[in-house]
Amino acid sequence: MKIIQHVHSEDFKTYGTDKIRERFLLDDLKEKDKANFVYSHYDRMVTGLITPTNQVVPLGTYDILRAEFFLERREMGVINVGGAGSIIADGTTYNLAKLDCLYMGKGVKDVSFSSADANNPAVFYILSAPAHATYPTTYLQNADAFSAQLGSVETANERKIMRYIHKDGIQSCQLVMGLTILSTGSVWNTIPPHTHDRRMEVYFYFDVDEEHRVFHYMGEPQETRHIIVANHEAVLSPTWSIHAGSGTKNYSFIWGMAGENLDYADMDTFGVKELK
Ligand SMILES: O=C[C@H](O)[C@@H](O)CC(=O)C(=O)O
Ligand SMILES: [Zn+2]
Repeated sequence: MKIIQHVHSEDFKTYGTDKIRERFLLDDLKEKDKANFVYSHYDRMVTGLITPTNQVVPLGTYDILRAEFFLERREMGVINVGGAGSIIADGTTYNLAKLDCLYMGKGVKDVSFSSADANNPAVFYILSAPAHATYPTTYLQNADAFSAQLGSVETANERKIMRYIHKDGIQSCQLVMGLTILSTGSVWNTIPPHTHDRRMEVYFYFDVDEEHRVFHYMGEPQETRHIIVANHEAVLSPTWSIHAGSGTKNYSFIWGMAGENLDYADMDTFGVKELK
């Protein structure tokens, strides 16, 4: 499993494109029939992607976890952004259509992932954080998730936000997870942007058309940089960084956090005029 260390906000100011991409962009997650994970030291968040085609892909364990099985001391949230698929967790099968979510609590031992149709494979996006208590494994259909409409056509940021794992949704130790879908013609996410010193965040972009890209903005509000991302790529957002983006076409993304609290609304927002 690849490991990514912390970056200090002062050091970040001297970074060029390559170094920014190396330290924050997760662009090699997608691989057929293989589980790919990246371990970041930001709240020890593990980010992964599993795209099963003809094979069932088991959740293994890794040296860095020093655990007999992946979820021995961890919890995990999974959202499917591809075709229909299934997850078997300790003998129970959960069928996930596109945008459905499964939370697995600390202690779940045997986990495997598969697709219903190899030609339209499931794409399981995974976040996992350390957990010190067990919350029940919970399946949530997209239609049953809390949703809110935000933004406007006028400001090109009309979007639907769906919250799955959070204080008032699926219960967890520290994982918070949901997704945002931009309407046709809207391209801006999370404007005005914010930071939250209490939680790190990961953005995973999906439904980005092949010939399009999203400009993801990061850095301290008065010292921003951008990373250009393609479909199924993720960006780590340290606590000192804003996270926002604009695309050459509308797109969707999964946001996920871990840290001090589970309060989605605990954000320090910055007006557009404050940004540099
Ligand atoms: O802390 C919360 C996250 O940054 C996102 O939920 C914000 C977002 O999806 C949006 O406004 O479009
Ligand atoms: Zn945020």
